[in-house]
Amino acid sequence: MNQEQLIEIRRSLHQIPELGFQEVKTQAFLLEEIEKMGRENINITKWKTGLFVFIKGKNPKKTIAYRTDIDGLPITEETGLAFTSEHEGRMHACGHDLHMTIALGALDEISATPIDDNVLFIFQPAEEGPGGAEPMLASDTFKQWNVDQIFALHIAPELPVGTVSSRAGILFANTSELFIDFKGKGGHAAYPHLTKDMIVTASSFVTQLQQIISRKIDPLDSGVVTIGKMTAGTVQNIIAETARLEGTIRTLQPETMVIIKKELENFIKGFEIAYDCHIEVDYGAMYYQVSNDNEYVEKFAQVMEENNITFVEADPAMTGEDFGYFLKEIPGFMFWLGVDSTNGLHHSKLNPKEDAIQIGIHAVTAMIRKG
Ligand SMILES: CC(=O)N[C@@H](CCC[C@H](N)C(=O)O)C(=O)O
Repeated sequence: MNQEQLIEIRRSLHQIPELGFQEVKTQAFLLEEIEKMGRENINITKWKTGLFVFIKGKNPKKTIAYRTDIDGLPITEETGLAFTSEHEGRMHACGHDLHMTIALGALDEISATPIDDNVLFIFQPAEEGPGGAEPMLASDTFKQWNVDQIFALHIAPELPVGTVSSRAGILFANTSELFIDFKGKGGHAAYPHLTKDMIVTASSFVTQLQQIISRKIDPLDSGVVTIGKMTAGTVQNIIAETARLEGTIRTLQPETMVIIKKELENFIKGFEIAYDCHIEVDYGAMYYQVSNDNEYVEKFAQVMEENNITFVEADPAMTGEDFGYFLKEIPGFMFWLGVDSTNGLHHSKLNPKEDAIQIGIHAVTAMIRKG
């Protein structure tokens, strides 16, 4: 595939972002592109809205897997680009359109000139939630290939094009979604003493919640609690009977996640008494940390040097990735790919440089060929 074709693919994918396990158009588009490659050695198996694409090696001794995620986010795009999202309120704001294009480009190259070993390309749904990696990994379809090693990439807006980055050990955090529902007693805005105001309760909860991080977690450890969405009330002169907070918890150690949740539940008990209300918590999807295998990262750094791609040592990040579930079972690693965007991940104006696509394909195919 040449640069022009790759850009066309990326832009087409950018226009059709779909949420986790709804990637119907995306799957159809990917199938069409793989079909166009016209290679007999490509074996496709659908898995929900994702795909497994297997290429048999010439003299296989092992199976190498490469994974891309395929879902978009519930964000309204504000890039003003000519190829802006056609799906209202949905955007590829985490770079999965680039991830998929790179996977297609690498698939095209590897299927054109297969290596000795088997290669499995994984097009995984629902990375942003509720999580496609764990059920994909557990599926009988996946198990049949006995994958020996696995890797994946993620775009890095803050890194220049031509640079990749990774580290041995923890790259991404443990995550847990967080949904908290408050139920009190609504009423007339003029009679607060006759009500249990859930806007006041939830607001107070949001600000005090941060004390779990500042006062309950060892300052030398790391944790994040973010509330990204708050909904409550019906109209300006009615006291809200219910409120809902939606957020996420991030930790570098799995044990810290347990502490935060225990403290959160203590907080909830206290708030129920202090504000005379009922509070329910639901942790939604949880992702296991992305922990890279030392040897693969070392090999990757070396392969990048041989291919004139700049490798820089990464710091751990509090982002989450359900790719961590694959790495829990199979040795491998994840790396950042520089795409040089002023606006970062999950921003409505994220605009990765498309030149990074070729670098990504080069890095992935070089690593696959190295074995
Ligand atoms: C790379 C990236 O941005 N990943 C997401 C993963 C989301 C996990 C889950 N929905 C949560 O919010 O906990 C991230 O937000 O880090």
